[in-house]
Amino acid sequence: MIKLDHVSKNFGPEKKAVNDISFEVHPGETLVLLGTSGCGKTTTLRMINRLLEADSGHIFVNGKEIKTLAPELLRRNIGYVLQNTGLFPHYTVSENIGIVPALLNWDKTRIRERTITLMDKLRLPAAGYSNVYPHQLSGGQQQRVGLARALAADAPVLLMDEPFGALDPLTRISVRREFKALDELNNKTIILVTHDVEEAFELGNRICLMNEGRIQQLGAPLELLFHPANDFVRSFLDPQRLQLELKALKIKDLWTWIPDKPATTDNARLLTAENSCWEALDAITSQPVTVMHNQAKKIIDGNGLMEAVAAYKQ
Ligand SMILES: Nc1ncnc2c1ncn2[C@@H]1O[C@H](COP(=O)(O)OP(=O)(O)OP(=O)(O)O)[C@@H](O)[C@H]1O
Repeated sequence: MIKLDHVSKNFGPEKKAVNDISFEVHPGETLVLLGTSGCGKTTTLRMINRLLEADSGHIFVNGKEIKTLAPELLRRNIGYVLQNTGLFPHYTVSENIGIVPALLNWDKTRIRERTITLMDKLRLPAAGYSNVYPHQLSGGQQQRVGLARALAADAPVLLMDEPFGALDPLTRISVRREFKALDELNNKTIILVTHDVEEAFELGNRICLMNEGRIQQLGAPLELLFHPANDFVRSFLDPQRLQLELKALKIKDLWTWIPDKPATTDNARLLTAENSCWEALDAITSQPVTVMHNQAKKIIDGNGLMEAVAAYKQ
């Protein structure tokens, strides 16, 4: 769906902001670009919708080299969400959301219906918020409008640059949770930029960890955690390692090592093997949980789960 082939970008003679990077993003996948400030994440993202031109290399969207497409045509297939939302202050919420469909000449009724649908899905009911201006909204609400605007024309590709970056930590967690649950995003191909490791692990199918314009490792969360490509990757994840491991490991990953405890009548809470260890520990609190996997049933308590994590890591 999106392919970068030996792409570089230089802003001055000294060092390359993006230095010979290649990756592919598969249809329906969420790829997170993660890394420290200045490592080239935003530059990479902005080259994909041609807000910046690559100095060398090739970028393909849907099989077409983007250099051969008019930028306006390219951007019709690409929604873009920015950290500071980029909402037009003198447009109402519904006008902001309807901008791209209007550019695409949708008729007024269709734009109105689409806007109302998205506002409902993003918990900004049109009756209360349609005619409100961005400055009358909280940061979290503005961010939802920014997301609705990027989704309005139903583009198959979504580029998101620190979409939750301007929010306080609590709002950030709740908006992120809503984002994950949004059915509008189900089949979209998403590239999301963040410097927040936890966010990357929560939202990414795969993570592309960058440093100084180069890719250090691109892989699934478990690969980065348990098979780091180099010392940079290892030390980048170290501060939050245990939490990340518990969130990335699913019960099914540990199934072999989870001891089988005898069932008691109290083991009522049922989880699936798709639940993470973190979710399981959260659910276990005072009593074990029951998990079904491949037609087998296990009763899991906190000690058993942590023993299985330790065994998996050996
Ligand atoms: N328009 C520009 N002119 C000159 N240098 C730039 C420009 N945009 C980015 N850079 C430089 O290119 C490098 C990569 O910047 P980029 O914004 O892509 O990093 P980033 O990983 O997104 O960082 P952040 O998380 O802080 O936004 C940095 O050294 C930055 O200073």
